[in-house]
Amino acid sequence: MSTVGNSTNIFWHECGVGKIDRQKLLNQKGCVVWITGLSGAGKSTVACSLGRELHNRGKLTYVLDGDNVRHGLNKDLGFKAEDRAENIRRVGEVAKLFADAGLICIASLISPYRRDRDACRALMQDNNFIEVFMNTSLEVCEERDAKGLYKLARAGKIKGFTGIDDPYEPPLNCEIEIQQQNTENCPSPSAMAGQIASYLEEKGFLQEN
Ligand SMILES: Nc1ncnc2c1ncn2[C@@H]1O[C@H](COP(=O)(O)OS(=O)(=O)O)[C@@H](OP(=O)(O)O)[C@H]1O
Ligand SMILES: Nc1ncnc2c1ncn2[C@@H]1O[C@H](COP(=O)(O)OP(=O)(O)O)[C@@H](O)[C@H]1O
Repeated sequence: MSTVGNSTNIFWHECGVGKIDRQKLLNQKGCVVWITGLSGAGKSTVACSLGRELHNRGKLTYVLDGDNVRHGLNKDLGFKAEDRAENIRRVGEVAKLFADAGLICIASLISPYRRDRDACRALMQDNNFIEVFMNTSLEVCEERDAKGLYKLARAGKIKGFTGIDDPYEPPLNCEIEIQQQNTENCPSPSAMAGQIASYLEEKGFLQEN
C-alpha cells in the first residue's frame, strides 16, 4: 500500500505475462527513441521514416508525435512552459508504457526543456531511452517554414514560439545528433532514419536476445 502523487492507498498489481515475454513474441526490445528539435527540424519526417524502415524489417513501432498527441490526450495543453512540461511528462509516461509493451516507441516533440527530457529518460531502465537531437539550424527551419508558423511568429502573431521568443535547450549528452546546418547539404530522411536504425541494431534492440 502506498501514496503516489495525489493517490493514496494504491497497490501495484503484477501480471503473469511480462515485458520479457512480450519481447520474445516480437523478437525485439522495447525502448523509447526520443526525437527533439525546433519546429521544422525534421522530427516528424525522420520519425515516420524510421517507423517505415523498422516496419519493413518486421519490427513493431509506434510514433507519438507532438502535433498529433495535442489533437487528443493533450488537447487541454497550450505552449506555456508548464503546459509544455506536462505535455512531455504525459508523452514520457505513455512512451514508457509502449516500451513496456515491447514496442519501439518513437516520440517526436520539440521538448525544448532539458529538465523535462531528462525526467522522461529517468522513467526508463538501463539504456532504453535514446535521445536524438535534430540539430537543424533556425535558418534552415525558418527557410522551410512548412506550416507558415515562423512567418506568423516573426510578425508577432504567435507569441512564445520556440526559437523566436521562447527557449530551446539543446541536449548535452544525447545518443544521436543529426546535423542540418544549411539547406544545401541536409541528409535525406531515409539516411537519417538509417543512422538511427543502425544504432538500434548495434545496441541489440532489433532482436530479443
Ligand atoms: N508557440 C509554439 N511553439 C512551438 N510550436 C508551436 C507553437 N504553437 C504551435 N506550435 C505547433 O505545435 C507543434 C509542437 O508541439 P510539441 O508538442 O512538440 O511542443 S512541445 O514539445 O510541447 O514544446 C509544432 O509542430 P512541429 O513543427 O512539428 O514541431 C507547431 O506546429
Ligand atoms: N532531410 C530533409 N531534407 C529536406 N527537407 C526535409 C528534411 N526533413 C524534413 N524536411 C522538410 O522540412 C519540413 C519540416 O519537417 P517536419 O518533419 O514536419 O519537421 P518537424 O516535425 O520537426 O516540425 C517538411 O516540409 C519536410 O518535408
